Amino acid sequence: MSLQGNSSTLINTKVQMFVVLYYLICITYTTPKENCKWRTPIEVQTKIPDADSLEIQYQKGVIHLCDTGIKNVPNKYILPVFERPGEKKVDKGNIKLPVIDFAEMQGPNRSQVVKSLAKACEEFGFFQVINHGIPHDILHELEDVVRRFFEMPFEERAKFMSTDMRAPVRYGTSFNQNKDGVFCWRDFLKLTCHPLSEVLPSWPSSPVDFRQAMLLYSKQTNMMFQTLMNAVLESLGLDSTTENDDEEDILKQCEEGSQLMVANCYPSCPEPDLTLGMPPHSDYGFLTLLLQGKAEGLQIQHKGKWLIVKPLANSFVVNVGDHLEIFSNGRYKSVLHRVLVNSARTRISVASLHSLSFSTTVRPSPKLINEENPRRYKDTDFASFMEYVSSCEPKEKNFLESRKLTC
Ligand SMILES: O=C(O)CCC(=O)C(=O)O
Ligand SMILES: [Fe+2]
Repeated sequence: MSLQGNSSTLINTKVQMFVVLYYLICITYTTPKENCKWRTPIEVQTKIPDADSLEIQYQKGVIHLCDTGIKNVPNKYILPVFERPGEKKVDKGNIKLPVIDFAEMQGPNRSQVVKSLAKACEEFGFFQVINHGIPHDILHELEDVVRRFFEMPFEERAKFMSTDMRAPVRYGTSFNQNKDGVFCWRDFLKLTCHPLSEVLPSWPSSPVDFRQAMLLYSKQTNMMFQTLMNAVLESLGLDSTTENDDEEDILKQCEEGSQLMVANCYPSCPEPDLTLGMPPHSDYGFLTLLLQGKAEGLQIQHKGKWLIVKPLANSFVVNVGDHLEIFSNGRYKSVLHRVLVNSARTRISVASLHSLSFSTTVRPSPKLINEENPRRYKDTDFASFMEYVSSCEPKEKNFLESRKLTC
């Protein structure tokens, strides 16, 4: 950089001064041994970072960032004031989600449970599932192996980094790191689960028990999804016992459908009020099954307020996705949710997103359309969804909004 007095040099000098100032603040406040409460730092910065090297660092993810010994949230992660969590007092409460007893749903009280399911999907778009029957060992092993995956050195995790949104295995950071202006405080690993025999060899083989644990878990959640979908169809008044009708088809399409597992890691954050683990979004599929462990962080938007979903032991949080909103012609709504981070500990969650296959069109069920309730959504498919998320910064329910018909 030259020191001649034109305006770009002046800007460059200002940038330099800012970087030096930033660096001085970092070294003043950073004691390498006590930065990220989860792990000890592997790398301490020794030279002044310029804007490009900072950008490269952010692309490596937030676990890596914590490992460098930061004590403050860098600007890249600081949300505009009105988007920060906890700005409004009303956003500080908890929500008691409807509880669906999975075992009871398959017993003599099924019709009662199916009614509660309908109410939950209409009024909340979310519910908690208890008595799901997935063995405790499988869940415990899954949580453990996912934690060990995120604890591996950056180079191991980085093998799965890809800018291709369609890659069957993808490690990344933020929401969409290619597009996000402000980054969120999350690293993730996404695993496509279909067709299993084809994708399995590309799943991480380290830690050694990773694949097996993920495989068992994906099979269990897929079975749970099929059973829940059956009940959801019944709750919409679509009886799946009639042969060869649309509902048979949709159940079959679900069986052959897509499943995406997303393991999320939200490291403890020095200034949790300035950023989010995930921005407000809805999920694209029919249903998402979420294992959120013991650490709270998930908030859903309900009646205009952001409310915390308190973790319930041995349960799953399940939510309606955009495709179910479309299929139900708007009777069930995919609800906005976001994730808060905290300064006390790292939070890990695993979401399993289920829908039809990538090539199948999702459209409102013809049986849910009539004169009083005209068709509200255009046909949609994964290709258009992927195109949408690859080409813009996904915000709130923008994709679904783009599928709405103006009737
Ligand atoms: O981590 C959570 O609690 C929510 C994760 C989530 O919303 C997602 O993966 O889509
Ligand atoms: Fe989500």
